[in-house]
Amino acid sequence: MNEVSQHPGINASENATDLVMHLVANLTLHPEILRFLVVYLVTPCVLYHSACYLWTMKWLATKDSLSSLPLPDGIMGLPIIGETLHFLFVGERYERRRRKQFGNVYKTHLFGRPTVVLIGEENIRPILLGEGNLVEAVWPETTRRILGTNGIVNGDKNTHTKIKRLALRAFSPKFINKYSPVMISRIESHIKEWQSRDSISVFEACTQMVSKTMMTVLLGISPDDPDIQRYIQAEEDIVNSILCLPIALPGFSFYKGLKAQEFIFKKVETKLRPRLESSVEDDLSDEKSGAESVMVNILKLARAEQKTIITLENLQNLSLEFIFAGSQSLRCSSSLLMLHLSQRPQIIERLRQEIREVGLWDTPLVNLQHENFNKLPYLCRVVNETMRVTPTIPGAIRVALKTFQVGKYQIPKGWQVIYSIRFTHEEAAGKILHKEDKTRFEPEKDLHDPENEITDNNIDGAKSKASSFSFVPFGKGARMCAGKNYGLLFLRLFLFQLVRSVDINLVTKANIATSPMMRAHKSVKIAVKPYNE
Ligand code: HEM
Repeated sequence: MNEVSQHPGINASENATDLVMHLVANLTLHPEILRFLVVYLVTPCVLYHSACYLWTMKWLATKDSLSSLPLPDGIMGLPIIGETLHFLFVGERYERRRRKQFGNVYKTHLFGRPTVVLIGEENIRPILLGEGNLVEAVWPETTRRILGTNGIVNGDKNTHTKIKRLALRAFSPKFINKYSPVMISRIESHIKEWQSRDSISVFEACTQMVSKTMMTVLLGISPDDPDIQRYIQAEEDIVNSILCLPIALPGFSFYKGLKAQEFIFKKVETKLRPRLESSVEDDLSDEKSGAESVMVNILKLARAEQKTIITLENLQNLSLEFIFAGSQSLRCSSSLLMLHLSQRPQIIERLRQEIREVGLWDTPLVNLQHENFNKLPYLCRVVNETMRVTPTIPGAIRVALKTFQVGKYQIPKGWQVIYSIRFTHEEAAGKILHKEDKTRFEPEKDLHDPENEITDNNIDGAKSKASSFSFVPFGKGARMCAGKNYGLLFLRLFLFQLVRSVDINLVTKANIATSPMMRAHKSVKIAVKPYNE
């Protein structure tokens, strides 16, 4: 089919012209009524559809003429804003509709750029393996201003490689057990506190648990710090300011984000400047190496490599990225884990049975290491299943560095590419995943993928090349989640302690918010009561 004739804007403007002709030819209306109709109805209609037509033509003209392949089917939406408002406000339903209309590769216009959305293992593979060659991660200007350009997310290629490598090492299996005592004590104290209430608002409760843990593990800030709620609010403000209008005036999200950034940067500086200014010898001779915050470990790892120079700005940017990318993802995933389990007592029973069978039931949480989870495959699968059915981050954005082919289509240089995690999981499962249908949560399935284990990950994504792309809650390749090991360990420890100590029951509807991230809706409440064997 010809691309121009497919566009509804074009069809609609032809229809509008037909309508005018028809009215003029067949109706004898009072001239005043006719004038009214032409001025207030027909003219705006024709102008609107002409604008949509020109907008579509503008983007069709950016097709790479050196490639014989067509652009994907799709709708470019309204002039200037494209389909951004649909994407932000209609969210998942909008994406589902477009997928039904146009399939697993379709074009649209989002966040100021012509965009191709990709779904399915085969279509997303070239994107995840093509970082720096076919595509690069580019974030909106607001994100660059808030997170800075000297860390993993917005740094140039060299900065990304340098800082990401250090971050991956600081979360490697060798280091990760050093953070678990803090995770464990936060998890235990929160689960204990939840039992004293009739019910908890699950997302709010998980926010407190995850954020307080994160502040201590990442930055060494005590959960009893009088400013702790300010940190949590700062996290919220940063997350809300990432994709917003760049208006730096009081009351606007972007302004709040800048203030939150200032607050966190100052704290990081207070914590890390003495370390940066201490001599390398002092630092490396520190016996407590590894028992410290992630940021201090990253600084030490850089110094140990001698030729790697890391600045305060790198560390400040990285802290914010961990807060933005890590804290929010983990709050959402923890809330979804609780939500799924609160409706499935039989899964809780099976988890208990597994823990008893391997002799870990009476093991104090404090003695638990990440290696213990090798003996608990069902528990690990429940965590995986939560991320498969309800992936917290529904997709990620890239920009094409050159024109390339996906399926039978071309993706022109400069176009934005979104790979969908949510719909890739759904495609692999062959069904709608997160509806409140109890049969959809199937931890019995083995999603075993070595990359979704607590392992060393290298920055070039070499391992990814051989692995599957049908289960990608953490992404894959060079841009794979830097905190994957932290995320997995936290969720496993949380689940372990939850089923050992309490019964959980849903007391409201099981609503799931899907945009911009998937999480238990703020209205969801769960009753947490002591488990009596
Ligand atoms: C269950 C929890 C988590 C999930 C589901 C998750 C998922 C993801 C996904 C899908 C990406 C984007 C990959 C892409 O662009 O292709 C990502 C990136 C990232 N995540 Fe996570 N994440 C989680 C936890 C964490 C934690 C705890 C941290 C840090 C402590 C973290 C730090 C990061 C960073 C820094 C990036 C950017 C990586 C890059 O651009 O190279 N994440 N994560």
